[in-house]
Amino acid sequence: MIDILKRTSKKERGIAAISVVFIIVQVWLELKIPDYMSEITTLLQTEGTTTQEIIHPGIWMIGLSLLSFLASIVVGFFAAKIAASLSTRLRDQIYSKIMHFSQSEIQQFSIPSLITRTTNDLTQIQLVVAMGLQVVIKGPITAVWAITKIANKNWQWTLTTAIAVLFLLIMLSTLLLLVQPKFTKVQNLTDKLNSITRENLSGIRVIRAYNAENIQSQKFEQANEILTTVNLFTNRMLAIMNPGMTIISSGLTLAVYWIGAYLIDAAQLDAKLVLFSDMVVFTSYAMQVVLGFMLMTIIFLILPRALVSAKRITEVLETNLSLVWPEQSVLTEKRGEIEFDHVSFGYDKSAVPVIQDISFKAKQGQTIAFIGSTGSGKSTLINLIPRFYDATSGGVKVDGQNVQAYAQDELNNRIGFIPQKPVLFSGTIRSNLDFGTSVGSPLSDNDLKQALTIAQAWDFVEAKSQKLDDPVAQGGSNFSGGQKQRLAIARVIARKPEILIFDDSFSALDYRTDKMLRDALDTHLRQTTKLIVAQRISTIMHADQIIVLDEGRMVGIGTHETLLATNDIYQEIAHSQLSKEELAHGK
Ligand SMILES: Nc1ncnc2c1ncn2[C@@H]1O[C@H](COP(=O)(O)OP(=O)(O)OP(=O)(O)O)[C@@H](O)[C@H]1O
Repeated sequence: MIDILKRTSKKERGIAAISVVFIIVQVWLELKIPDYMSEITTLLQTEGTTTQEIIHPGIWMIGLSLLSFLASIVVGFFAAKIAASLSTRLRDQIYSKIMHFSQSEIQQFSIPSLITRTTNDLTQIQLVVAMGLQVVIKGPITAVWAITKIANKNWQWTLTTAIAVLFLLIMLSTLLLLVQPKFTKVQNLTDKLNSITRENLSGIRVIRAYNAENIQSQKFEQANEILTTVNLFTNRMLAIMNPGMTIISSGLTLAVYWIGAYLIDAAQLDAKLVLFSDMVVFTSYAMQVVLGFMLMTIIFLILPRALVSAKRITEVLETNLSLVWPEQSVLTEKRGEIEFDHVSFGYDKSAVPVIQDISFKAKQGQTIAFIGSTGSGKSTLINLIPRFYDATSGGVKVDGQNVQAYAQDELNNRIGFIPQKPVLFSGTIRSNLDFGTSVGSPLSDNDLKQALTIAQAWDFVEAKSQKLDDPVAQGGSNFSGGQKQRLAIARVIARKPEILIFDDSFSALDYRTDKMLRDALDTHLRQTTKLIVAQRISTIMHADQIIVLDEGRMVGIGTHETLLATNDIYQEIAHSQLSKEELAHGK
């Protein structure tokens, strides 16, 4: 929590300091009121008192109450302002931190948890700052000040108040001990519920197709029930608090009056009136003491939850980024070269590496293909080029320079990466193609049309009523799988990178479109180096070099003909897909 409070600005701390002044004024006003009450009580008991004489302290009482009310409004306003501006800034900081996260950090936290941390956890912080300022500061000031007011009065009454405070503390600390551990649970359970909801929503079609609604609903209901049980427990416990406090404060008033009755009965006649007036005032102050302790303990009820949230937010903000990008690149000539020099990588550093000791070189304009069974490490290998992850050992070089020496935008401008699953954003075809910034941005209609033509996407874009300005729904849901892939390919081609990396990006294309696209790439992007991961032999058989991967190791490298003659694994894949004639003549 301290880490979070350290993130408050000077202005916010200034406003907090002014709020403290207003709180002190508020408490002073509240503690001043019983003095006038005492005056009125004495006046009422004094014979010959005129109404005019009583109205005077009465007006003071109303005036002080109004002023105290105004002061509390000002404090509430300031507290809300600090809480809102702090949480807005924290939200910005979390968002920009997450934007710098690499895949491994995102995987470490999980997306649902990152969303909960940016929303729900932040709301807890906002709440504790808004309430905390009022109760944390007002509580002790009220309690201590009210105690000084009653300290020298009657010892029996003071003892009664002390016993009431003791009961109050016992009740609140018992509740706290029971409730606090549950708060940590609530946040983790919220993460879990978000994760299940997200999984169910994104997989809804599969769930329906497999008639798995009941099983998935059960998972949701189970998580929901556990969360509800924990929430119910904490809320029930907290529900005891209010009546408990009322019993204690009413009990205290009753006890003070009861003791007072005996004391007044035993006192001399002239002392009776003073005692009675003292008793009325004492009750008011005793209530303030109880109120002070109550305020102090309220913070302990909202603090545990906020502490858990603060920890979860700080975890995100203080995560060391596994990928650090230099500000400036050491610029090298753009040659479209890629070199893997004894590269190994493992997602889990302690486990066996997922790819091991890979070395190869791709020269400008060459097409290098990767093939191998599923899970052999093809995607992992090419993910190291745009630095989605860093190699555990060995070096990945682009144009003779280690990828770690490039500034992020420079490396991104040299490399065009098309992921396995195309990602489109809501907007138009144009906004999806002229996306982000590249060397040539903003891209002209001609650039876009050329890219769409190479990607075999112009036909269906031209058929749209608004052509380039036709809308794209969220996630590109108004396009087919193959159309999405082609739009994603066009987007990369439009950036004119020197290296193109296709991670199984032709998988949703029919054989004919696949071939036309490859031909167009060969004709129009002769100088561009192409790295292609594919499952189909026909997609890669014309590559300059084909790299065969098996369990993360490079078990073959060469042309289609060489590998077909010499490499067992390649032969196996090839024969499982194409007939002898097709293999001999190419497709
Ligand atoms: N994010 C990840 N965290 C941990 N392990 C991973 C991760 N991604 C992949 N792996 C593991 O790394 C290995 C290689 O996976 P990779 O996706 O690179 O294979 P692939 O050859 O591209 O497979 P496919 O052809 O099915 O896409 C697999 O054993 C997989 O379980």
